Amino acid sequence: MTDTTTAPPGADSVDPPVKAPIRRLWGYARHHLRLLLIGGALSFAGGIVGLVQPLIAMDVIDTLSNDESLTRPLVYLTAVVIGGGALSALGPYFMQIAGQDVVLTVRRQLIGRLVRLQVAEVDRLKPGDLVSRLSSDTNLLRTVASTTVIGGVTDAFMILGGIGLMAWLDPVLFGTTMSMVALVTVTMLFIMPRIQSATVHSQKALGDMGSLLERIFSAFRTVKASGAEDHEIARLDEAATVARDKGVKASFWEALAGVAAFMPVNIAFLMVLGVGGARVASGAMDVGTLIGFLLLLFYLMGPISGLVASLSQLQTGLAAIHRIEEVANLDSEEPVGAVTARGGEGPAQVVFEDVTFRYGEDLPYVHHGVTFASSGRGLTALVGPSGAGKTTVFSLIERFYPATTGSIRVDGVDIADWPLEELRGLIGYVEQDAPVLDGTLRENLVMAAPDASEDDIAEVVKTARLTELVGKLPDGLESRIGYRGTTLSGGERQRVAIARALLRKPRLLLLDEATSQLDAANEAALKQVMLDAAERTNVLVVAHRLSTVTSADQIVVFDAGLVRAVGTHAELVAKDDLYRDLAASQLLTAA
Ligand SMILES: Nc1ncnc2c1ncn2[C@@H]1O[C@H](COP(=O)(O)OP(=O)(O)OP(=O)(O)O)[C@@H](O)[C@H]1O
Repeated sequence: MTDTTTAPPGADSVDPPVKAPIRRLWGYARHHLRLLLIGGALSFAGGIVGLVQPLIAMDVIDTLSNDESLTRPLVYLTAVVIGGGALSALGPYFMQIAGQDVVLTVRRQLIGRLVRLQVAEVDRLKPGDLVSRLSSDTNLLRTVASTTVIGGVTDAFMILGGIGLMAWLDPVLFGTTMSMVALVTVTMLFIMPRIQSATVHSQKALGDMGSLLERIFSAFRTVKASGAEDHEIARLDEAATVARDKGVKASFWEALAGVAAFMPVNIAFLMVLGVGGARVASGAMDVGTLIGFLLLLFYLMGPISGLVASLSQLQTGLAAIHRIEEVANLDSEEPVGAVTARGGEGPAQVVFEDVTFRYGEDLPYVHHGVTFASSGRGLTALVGPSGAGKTTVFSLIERFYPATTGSIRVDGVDIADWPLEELRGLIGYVEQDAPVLDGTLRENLVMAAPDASEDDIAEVVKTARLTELVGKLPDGLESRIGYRGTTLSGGERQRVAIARALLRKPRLLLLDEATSQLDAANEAALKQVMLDAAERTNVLVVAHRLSTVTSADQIVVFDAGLVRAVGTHAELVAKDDLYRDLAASQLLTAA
């Protein structure tokens, strides 16, 4: 469900860093803990074996100087070199596998979410930004979920061990060092949230750039025909520059974190030297302890900068989780699989009763109390001026949006009470625009009816007048038809969409502007297809061209979100002014 405290994707404001992402990161990583631990253990073993190597080298030298056989130490040395190398390679490899597995887990969850988002959510989102969240943001988790956590924990243990030793060696120098450790801690508390926030902004800028690119490709021909390339390039360039600037800002904080860790340790080094020197001079401490303390401090520099780097990386991961979680918190629908018509048999009845609806709380009402019924087999045409709310009727029947008030019933049951899968399973829907997806013609036809037989496919190809198209395409049904079906004509796209809807053997067929892009011959043929379908099922068609629906069983005239008249063509010409005007303007009858 929507979390109103979370900024929607694409929104300009970004929430301040929150603690929840750490829990989420753990939630993702814990399923892959075994691999992570194996990887960590192998890396650790590699490190230990690396430490043994100098000892064996010493053994080789001793053996040489004692004039003994070199076989044993050389075998050890070879085993240590090969074993150490293998362990050092396998450790990170296993951790990277765990990292990729974490990314896969997150992507699977996100894909499920994205595809099931409610239509209303997608209306206000930018697809390019969502793509960026799925690809780029999830990728940021890879390192964080693998090497960062293990490395950070190892470094933290080493630092704690070193600090314990320092306290044991000399409490005064320990206190001196701790003042600097406190300084590092406070500085990190200040810097780390800024790294996270800067990374969120940087990732958002990447998302914005993706959105702009997606926007261009979704209307590529229009951009070219409008000569808008330069303008669009400038916008993309600006977005790329913003992404660069935001990236630089994140790098600035990361660099500052490195310095802020390094400097206090160096200062601590000098302070220990000063205070320790004075204590040695006063006899309060021996030189050996001072040297041991200094060596310890020197040794800790590595783990400290390692820990700070891990914490910085962790912030980028948390930023990614922040953006991923924003999507996970959007409203989604109940799962709907690839469904075919089920439920009852025969044509489905549809009743609208006093339905009001608006697309958003801040938007005007589109339906002001729509009432009509389409009671089973036959053809019902929805006509009326542009923007009157005809397409919205279909969106409500499909439950893309919930009606604000009133009731919509299918087969006498309120659609809110239908399992979504079953409701959509009985409907065949031909959208107004872009009804074809990238892929082959066959994939497009069977996407709503994956189990359709070859005979069924052949039948709808014939019914939707696609035989000629299939014949001329190089690979017939297996031919790719391009992004949004760009290799097809507008009429061909619509016929493919109609064939797809018919293949589902729907109990209710919704055709939106189904004949608007057809030539006269095909329009007449499809009018016949509609009438044929109406013999078997309930067909609702939104039509601008009245010629295609004059023989409809009933025509519902919409005007400004209300049904103003219902009747046959002849009845409406006789009784309804608006319909008569529409008919007259399309030369069907004298005004
Ligand atoms: N997703 C949406 N978000 C906000 N408003 C929308 C949305 N879809 C449609 N509208 C608005 O709702 C109103 C009715 O739209 P609808 O598409 O139902 O009209 P229509 O009668 O089918 O028009 P046309 O004949 O031009 O297709 C229009 O004013 C439109 O701007």
